[in-house]
Parts: sequence; C-alpha cells; structure tokens
Amino acid sequence: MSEQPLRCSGAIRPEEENLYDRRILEEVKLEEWAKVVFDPTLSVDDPGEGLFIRPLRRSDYNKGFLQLLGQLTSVGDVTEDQFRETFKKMKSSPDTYFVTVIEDVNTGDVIGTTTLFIEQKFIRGCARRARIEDVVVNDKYRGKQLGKFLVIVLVLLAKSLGCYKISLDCRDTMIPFYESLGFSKEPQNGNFLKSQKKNA
Ligand SMILES: CC(=O)SCCNC(=O)CCNC(=O)[C@H](O)C(C)(C)COP(=O)(O)OP(=O)(O)OC[C@H]1O[C@@H](n2cnc3c(N)ncnc32)[C@H](O)[C@@H]1OP(=O)(O)O
Repeated sequence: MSEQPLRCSGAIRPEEENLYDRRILEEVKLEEWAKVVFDPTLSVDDPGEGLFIRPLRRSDYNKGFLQLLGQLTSVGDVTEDQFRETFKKMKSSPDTYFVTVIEDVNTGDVIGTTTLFIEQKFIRGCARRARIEDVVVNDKYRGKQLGKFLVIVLVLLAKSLGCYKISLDCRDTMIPFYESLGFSKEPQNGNFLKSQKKNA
C-alpha cells in the first residue's frame, strides 16, 4: 500500500506529520534478508490485509500508541502535550529516532510498533550503531509474523543507513524469538548492567 498523503490545502496537516520520511521505509526490501522467511510473504507495501507500516505520527497519541506500549511496559500518565513535546524533540534530531508503527487502517488503531535508535559515535571513523527498542504487537494481532516483520524492517533500515552494529536488550524468554531473526549473544559480552535506582 503506498503512502496516503493526508493533506489540507496542499500542506500535510501538522497532526499527520511523520516522525521521519516514509520514503526510506519504501526502500526496504525484505527479500534481501534471506535469513528469515515470511510465509505468507509480507512487504513494506503489503504487511497484511488492511495494515499499513509507517513512521510514528503526531496524531498517534489518539490512535492507541501509548496503550500499545503499555502491553510492553509501564508507560505512565503521558499527556498529549508531553507526547507532542517528545515527538518534537525526537524530530529535531534527524536520523536518530525511527519510531515505526503498523496501523490497522480499518479501525485506525496502531497495532504494532518498534523503534530504531541510531547513536552517532567517534569510534570506527565516526560510525553509527543501531539499537532496536520497544518491540510490541497488540495481543489481538500476534502470531501473524508482525513482530518478526517489524524487527526485520528495522534491521534492514539500519543496514541501509550504514550502521556497523545492530543490537537489542531483551528478557531471557525472548532470546529464542530474536535468535530466530538472526541475532545472537556476543561471546563473553552478554552482560547487561544497569545502574541501581537508589543508593544501597
Ligand atoms: C527489544 C525489545 O523490545 S524486547 C520486548 C519484546 N516485546 C514484548 O515482550 C511485548 C509483548 N510481546 C509482543 O508484543 C509479541 O509477542 C512479540 C512482539 C514478541 C512477537 O510478536 P508476534 O507478532 O506475535 O510474533 P510473530 O508472529 O512475528 O512471531 C514470529 C515467530 O516468533 C515466534 N515467537 C513469537 N513470540 C515469541 C516468544 N515470546 N518467544 C519465542 N518465540 C516467539 C513465533 O512462534 C513465530 O515463530 P514461527 O516463525 O516459527 O512461526
């Protein structure tokens, strides 16, 4: 499905503004990632009947985006102003935040999301590395390859953006899922260390 431009008097309505340019998603060709097979075939143009993959939009506050994230972790009471301010901050750092969603166009709900975060480094000749974060599919839509689809689309996007490394953190129970998508634990570097919340 090609992008349906939502325009008002020739300009994209501010509430329909994409976080990033969707054309870079259109360049992603899943068939180039031979490690993972989609059966039936999915593509950015056709992620499934009535579904549309696109960048996060300002209007997604009212399309269940935060409720969807609530199926992953605690979101808290985020007001629409906070959401818009955060969207603005992300958008003001181009080539950094690729928050991507799947919308069910029949209901208008956001039913899947994940984020590609790209970190600029000085090492490796000022290279960029990518992290995949916040992968979640609405529980009513699970088992349709959408989680796999979102992750692989962002892996290919990171590769097309020249990232030298793509990584993620997950619970032990999710390791088989990510291993099936071509991720592996780094030998002797599998430790995830986080700062304690309070001074012990
Ligand atoms: C980096 C992070 O964000 S980690 C956080 C991951 N997200 C969560 O835990 C949130 C709650 N869970 C979810 O939203 C979903 O269950 C997801 C995103 C993990 C999977 O989404 P789905 O759309 O149901 O997965 P999808 O249909 O693409 O499954 C692809 C394959 O992975 C397998 N799979 C799905 N979930 C799991 C799992 N929890 N553990 C192991 N394998 C799994 C499926 O069986 C399927 O296997 P197959 O290809 O052999 O049939």
